[in-house]
Amino acid sequence: MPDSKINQATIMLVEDEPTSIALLAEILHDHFELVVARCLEEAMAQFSPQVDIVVLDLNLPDGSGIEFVQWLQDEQAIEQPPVVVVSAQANNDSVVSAFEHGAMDYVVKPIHPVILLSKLKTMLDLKYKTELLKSQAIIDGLTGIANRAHFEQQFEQEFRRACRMSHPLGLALIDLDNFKTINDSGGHLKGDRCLKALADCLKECFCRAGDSIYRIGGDEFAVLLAGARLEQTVRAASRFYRMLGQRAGAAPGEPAFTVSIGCASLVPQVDQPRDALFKMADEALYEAKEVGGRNCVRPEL
Ligand SMILES: Nc1nc2c(ncn2[C@@H]2O[C@H](COP(=O)(O)OP(=O)(O)OP(=O)(O)O)[C@@H](O)[C@H]2O)c(=O)[nH]1
Repeated sequence: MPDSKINQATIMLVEDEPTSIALLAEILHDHFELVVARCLEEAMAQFSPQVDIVVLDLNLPDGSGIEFVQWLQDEQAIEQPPVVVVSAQANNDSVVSAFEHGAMDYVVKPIHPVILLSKLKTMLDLKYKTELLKSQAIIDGLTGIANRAHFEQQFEQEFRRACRMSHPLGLALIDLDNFKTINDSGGHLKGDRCLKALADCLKECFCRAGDSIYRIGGDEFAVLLAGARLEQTVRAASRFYRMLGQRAGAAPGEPAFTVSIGCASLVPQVDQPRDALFKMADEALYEAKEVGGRNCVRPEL
């Protein structure tokens, strides 16, 4: 991994003791972007997905650093950054507990600057390589949007988040109409162009922070809309449907096609089967295909 990427990394230092902050800042600030939090509350407030690694003291004024590791696991789930504990406590219980709770490394004070820096750089290198592999595993090669495996991961994460917050979660399932005929009459390349055009339109239409788009099957796409009630989900899907209608086939060489869309939304309950929302959207899609005569959005508002 190039040094330039590693040198642009952001390290969050969670430490309350002024001498330790000064020492660690001196070691780290020449090499990384540094964010300093002096207690658990500050760490939770300042944390963002830009943080690449957390360097964490265990004894904080408002609790144990372990609580922050647990919070990261609950809140950030899959995207949790590596945590390096830096502590004066070298007893077995502290070390074992830190690793059991998800810390990646444990450095005992007094700190050896070269060892700490080398550990952080190695960890960043591993993190970036893992991210690259992960992104290759979750992206659909043809359209460049997330694939079904990623949809399943994200669905679970959004479902749990919506449960905790008692927020609605919207889902729109989008299926190309008569795609088999398009393939059979125009060939697979034409079919592929339709899929890419559909994905490009999805990217443009669903760019709000809580929206995410996926290709979940051959000619089937899904949009997750965090926080959207049914009405908002149907409205967003209808906006996309109109946008696609204006685009598909409009430019020379652009294949013409239509889609059917099934929408659903619910406020998830902890004990609810995970596929409840998917089933509802799938039933609405079935209705759009079979009852609505394709080329429509269901349910109607
Ligand atoms: N070109 C292309 N075709 C694909 C791809 N993946 C799946 N398909 C084709 O997509 C077609 C899906 O056909 P069906 O499931 O019958 O759907 P449909 O013809 O759209 O019928 P309705 O959904 O009822 O409108 C099949 O012919 C698959 O071979 C792909 O990556 N590229």
